[in-house]
Amino acid sequence: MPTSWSDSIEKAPTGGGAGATSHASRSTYVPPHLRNRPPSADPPSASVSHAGPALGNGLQGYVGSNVGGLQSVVPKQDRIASGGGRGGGVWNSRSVGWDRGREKEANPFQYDVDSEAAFEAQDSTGINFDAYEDIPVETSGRNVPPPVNTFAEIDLGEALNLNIRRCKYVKPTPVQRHAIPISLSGRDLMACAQTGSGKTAAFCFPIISGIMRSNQSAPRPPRVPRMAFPLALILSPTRELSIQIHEEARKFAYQTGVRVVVAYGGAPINLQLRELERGVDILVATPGRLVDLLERARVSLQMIRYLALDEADRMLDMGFEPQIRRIVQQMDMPSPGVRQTLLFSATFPKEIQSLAADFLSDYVFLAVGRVGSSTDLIVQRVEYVLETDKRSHLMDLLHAQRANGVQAKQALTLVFVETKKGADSLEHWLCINGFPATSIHGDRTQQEREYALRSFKSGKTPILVATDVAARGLDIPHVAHVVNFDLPNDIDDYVHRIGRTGRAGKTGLATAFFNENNSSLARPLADLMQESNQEVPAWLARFAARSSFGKNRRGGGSGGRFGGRDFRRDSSFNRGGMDMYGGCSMNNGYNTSSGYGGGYGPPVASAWD
Ligand SMILES: Nc1ncnc2c1ncn2[C@@H]1O[C@H](COP(=O)(O)OP(=O)(O)OP(=O)(O)O)[C@@H](O)[C@H]1O
Repeated sequence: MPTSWSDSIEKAPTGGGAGATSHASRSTYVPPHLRNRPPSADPPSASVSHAGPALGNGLQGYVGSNVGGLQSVVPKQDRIASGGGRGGGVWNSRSVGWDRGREKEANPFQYDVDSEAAFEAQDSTGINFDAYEDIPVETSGRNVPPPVNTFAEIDLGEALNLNIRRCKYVKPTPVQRHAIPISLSGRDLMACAQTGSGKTAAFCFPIISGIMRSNQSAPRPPRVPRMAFPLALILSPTRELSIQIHEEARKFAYQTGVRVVVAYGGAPINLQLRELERGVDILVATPGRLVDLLERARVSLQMIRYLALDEADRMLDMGFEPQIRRIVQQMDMPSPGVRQTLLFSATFPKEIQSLAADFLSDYVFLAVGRVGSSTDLIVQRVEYVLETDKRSHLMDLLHAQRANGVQAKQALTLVFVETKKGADSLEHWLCINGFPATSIHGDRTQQEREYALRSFKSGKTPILVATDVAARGLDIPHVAHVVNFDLPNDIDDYVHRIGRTGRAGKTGLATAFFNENNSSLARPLADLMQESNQEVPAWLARFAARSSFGKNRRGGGSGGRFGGRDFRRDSSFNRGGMDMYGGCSMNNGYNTSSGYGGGYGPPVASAWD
């Protein structure tokens, strides 16, 4: 198993700082398309230490260290002679990106087997992507490239195809079927698809494939010592999500010659600087840490060809927008049209779409399912629970769940609360009542956060109490139940929270505790449940009718989410009419009314009208 975060810090060489040993032996840079040689072509290195496990490709000698929870690989020999990369390197085709003579790439697939085994007995559903087959898809924009049905139809490159097979991805999910050809054609993209439907691969595959294909005619990075020049930047709102995207991207990029590095706050910057100095093609980062690296002149964005924003609506809302504008518009990043920009989320309120247009050029809008809807793989329940009764109600749920669990095991349960203090206190209360719980929120140190997540994932503490820091993007297999102990104020936050279960074609359960304090959410919640084919309790429908009297559903906390789809098709925006964008196409006949819009007072427009 990987060593711990603190272990890696302890073991890390001190004093030298980033790159202190790297100059003398920094290797030369080689374009990624030349890096992906068959293993047999790589001469074995005399200096390799064969400490690590034997890998499928015959490569050995890796030392896995867990930097901030990620299984970052620090090749043993690299501590003696640093493998270089793009940072200050010289263009030369003799070497490779993962300079195979010196620096070996660890097998990112090796830990999957262990973690899966622990849950095998509990997992009865398996991956069932057929569940997504009937999902309606809308695309709009000029000349939208057609979707594909299989990975074989897309020329992603042999090494990447092999990794897709290693990931056991048999066929692309709907968002992948559409988004990958669009991205491969070079178009900018704003993509909205349900939680757990495979958006990470949808933006990673084209980026990795594009970098693999790049040839020597591509512009060379300037020679600036100790400065990294990534070709792709993937930004995400939370540290844990960046770590996860990095882990995923490393699997997809294994043995492609494309090097992926992560940088996020709360973890020692020196270790991240050292990784960057070894060379970086794809940088996965949180905005704050990236700004720090840019200010220290350790990263330049001038070579960026791909910019991806995961959870793009969150990245462009009030909290992050200034930082994103700074990174994208005020540093040295190529402008829209020169770089390719990919925006992904499960929710895309109209006003955020409008903001996002500043970052895009002639983009395709893709919606898989209704914008901001949740998948009907998640069974949603809402229960009326007074504030004072919430704890005992939760206890009842957990007892029942334990009784029904396999071998009396507690199923993984994620409990969302509103405040950090509330998270600490509920965790404590659960523990003293015999329920192994941990918590994750912004007041915990990064080490504590990562430890909590690992402990939850492994089933050691099968209850995780969380604030919204865990609401978006986290792909934790086997989460059976999400409890909204405190409901959020915004329906989009609810969509992301419940999306931590019912992922990758599996089913899940989401229970919400509702009371008078949540009245403003009644209508959007009832609407969302109805459109996801969930049973709406009569009392909630009454709340919804009361709270929305005189308003249409767009007035809810979602900030216009239900106005969804491509905001360019809104008459107020689209002065030139539909032709400006070349029209739109809709699949699966989803423009039928399907009962949506009835039931809670004044008729409302479907997102697809
Ligand atoms: N084609 C595929 N076949 C099988 N599994 C897949 C495929 N694509 C993705 N997955 C798996 O589905 C799960 C969910 O994917 P991912 O985390 O990318 O979802 P997402 O759409 O980004 O969700 P969220 O909106 O919550 O961020 C992951 O475990 C991923 O490995």
